Amino acid sequence: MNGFHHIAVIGGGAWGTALAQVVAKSGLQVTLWAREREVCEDINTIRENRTYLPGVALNGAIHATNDLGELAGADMALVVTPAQHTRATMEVFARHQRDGAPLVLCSKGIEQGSLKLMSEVLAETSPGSPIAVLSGPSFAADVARGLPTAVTLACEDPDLGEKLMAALGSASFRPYYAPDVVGAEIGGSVKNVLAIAAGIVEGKGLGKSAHAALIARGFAEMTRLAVALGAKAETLSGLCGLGDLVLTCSSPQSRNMSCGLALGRGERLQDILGARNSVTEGVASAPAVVALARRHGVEMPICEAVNRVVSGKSGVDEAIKDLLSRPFTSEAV
Ligand SMILES: NC(=O)c1ccc[n+]([C@@H]2O[C@H](COP(=O)([O-])OP(=O)(O)OC[C@H]3O[C@@H](n4cnc5c(N)ncnc54)[C@H](O)[C@@H]3O)[C@@H](O)[C@H]2O)c1
Ligand SMILES: O=P(O)(O)OC[C@H](O)CO
Repeated sequence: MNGFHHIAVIGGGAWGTALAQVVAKSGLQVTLWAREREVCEDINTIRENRTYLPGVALNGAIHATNDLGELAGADMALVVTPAQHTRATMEVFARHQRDGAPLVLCSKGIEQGSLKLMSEVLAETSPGSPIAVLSGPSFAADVARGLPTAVTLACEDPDLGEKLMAALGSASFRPYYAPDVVGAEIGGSVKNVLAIAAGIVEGKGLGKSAHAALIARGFAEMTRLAVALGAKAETLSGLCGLGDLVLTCSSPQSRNMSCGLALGRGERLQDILGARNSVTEGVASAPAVVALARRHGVEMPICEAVNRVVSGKSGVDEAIKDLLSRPFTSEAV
């Protein structure tokens, strides 16, 4: 027995809903907090999240609530709020959280302004709670439908990591343990920014060779930043780094890649974002990734270019021209 019976899921978007489905299928009690009343009503009555995960039949054991207080007895909480809303949500949750109950961070992003990783935000809002990170190539719709998926479960304490994997894992949802929380977080945050660039490459018709070059050079950027922050390079070679980078840069099912695709085809960012109710984390994380890289003296030219485009400081064509006119250099990370 791993001691986890009641799991809280904080965030009723596509990913929180998919993870609630995973937990419910394993026979554990799951309470899902969603911000929108209509999402809770839909999940509890028609067993579908029509707002964020339409078309997927949900397990009848998922109980959705609008009240963070209903999560009070949970043995573990999965944190699945968009990165820029995590602090505010978790400050309220902390008033109800069971002492010592671990938090599993499932969001991917860096806080603007403070430049803090989400694990640092959670350490401030829930001091003393053990923190793990679940990250990897995983589209919510695939996971919610039970398609095979593998993710990194990063946690400094290997015993806790093992218990979390036993509680959350199944034949179709396969966590792999890593001790490196920072590496897992940087992988998930930076791949979103790079996926916008990959979408631009596709939208501008720059070809598959450019696409592959972008993934390889983007991976070097991601690894450089992670190592500068104390992570192990090998973590980035895993599911939470390279694995997620390949998925997110290769499929327009990704919100970040599809945002880049539309930018590459000439659409305006505000129109692209205005037409969706889902989160495009790379847009919010780009300025934080770039600022963090500058603080640590790390070169991230692709992320810098994406940041200039999403902040309106340069057009897509100018950003591409700038990148292609950089001096030739060594390939070493
Ligand atoms: N969707 C996926 O396939 C997937 C997979 C892995 C990780 N993630 C990560 O999970 C996190 C959540 O993404 P998602 O896809 O579940 O979201 P989503 O795009 O499906 O839904 C948007 C979410 O944002 C919430 N929201 C909007 N404004 C808010 C506010 N002011 N305060 C609090 N919450 C607010 C909504 O309630 C909703 O839960 C992101 O960090 C994302 O990168 C998503
Ligand atoms: O749709 P995206 O771009 O937010 O990507 C979703 C997941 O992070 C893929 O692993």
